[in-house]
Amino acid sequence: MKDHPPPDTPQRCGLVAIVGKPNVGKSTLLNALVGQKISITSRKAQTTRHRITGVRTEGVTQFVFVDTPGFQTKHSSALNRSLNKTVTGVISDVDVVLFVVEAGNFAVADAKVLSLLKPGIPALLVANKLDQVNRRAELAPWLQEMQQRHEFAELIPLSAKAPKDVEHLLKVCEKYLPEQPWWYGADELTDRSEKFLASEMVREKLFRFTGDELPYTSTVIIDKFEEEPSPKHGRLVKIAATIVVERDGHKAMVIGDGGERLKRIGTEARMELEKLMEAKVFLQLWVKVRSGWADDEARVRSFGYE
Ligand SMILES: Nc1nc2c(ncn2[C@@H]2O[C@H](COP(=O)(O)OP(=O)(O)OP(=O)(O)O)[C@@H](O)[C@H]2O)c(=O)[nH]1
Repeated sequence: MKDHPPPDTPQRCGLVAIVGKPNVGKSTLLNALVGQKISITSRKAQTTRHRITGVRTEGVTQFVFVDTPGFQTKHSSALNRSLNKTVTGVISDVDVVLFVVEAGNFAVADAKVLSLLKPGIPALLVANKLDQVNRRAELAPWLQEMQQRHEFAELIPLSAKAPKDVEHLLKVCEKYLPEQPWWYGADELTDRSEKFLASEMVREKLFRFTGDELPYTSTVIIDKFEEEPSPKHGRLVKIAATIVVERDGHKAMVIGDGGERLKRIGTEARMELEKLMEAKVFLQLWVKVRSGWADDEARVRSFGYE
């Protein structure tokens, strides 16, 4: 265990919400802040549907990060209503909000998320993807404009992919967390189960290997998650999961020619899970068609969305 605080220094602990429209880099930032891959990143919008917490303990301070789904404005199915409820719930109950945008950009979708911020909770503007900004000089007036839109406690242009920037952000966040005892052990990274991480990992590979054609309503359900002691491997975890898609055509897309694509999804997910869980993993995948599930409130709930 590292970073034990000196015995007479009071501990700090608090909740940090990360909000922003889809694809601005929230998951990338969370992973960098926590220092390990917890949430799932992907080029496809809307991959993060669950409220995920990541925990980072540094010195006397424990940061508990809450990731939120990309704020959906286009559709209003039961799934999207559930997503939006999660976002609103998350940000009214935290110590500090990181409002993430792409540096130099501010669109209607950003404004909608911004309008959800509650007065009284400090919000830091995180202007991400700074590495993609060619004209740095134009950033200062843009930052001023942003300050007019909302009274941000701090303006922080950065790249979630630059470790130094992320450490700086962590330092800034620290001030906003109250003095109180930690909620988690010093080495804990997330309160999400390995079962949950397994479904997220399969989902990440699913979207990575199907490209943009597969609707984001496709999901992954873990049917079996069993751990066995194994003399040979130490730890052995057997996982069976079902990928649920909306149409027969999507099923064919996921399976691929001669089952090639499904095999690849399974292999890549298994390899990452083995690293993450430090175990030997057997992963079995099935694909099922359930049309219209995103419109069915009861089903959305039964799949584990809040
Ligand atoms: N160049 C650059 N790309 C970044 C940076 N941060 C994130 N990205 C990329 O932006 C894309 C979206 O990142 P995510 O972290 O998945 O975004 P998100 O906001 O969590 O997306 P949703 O889950 O859809 O809400 C990915 O391709 C990332 O690699 C950055 O600082 N610089």
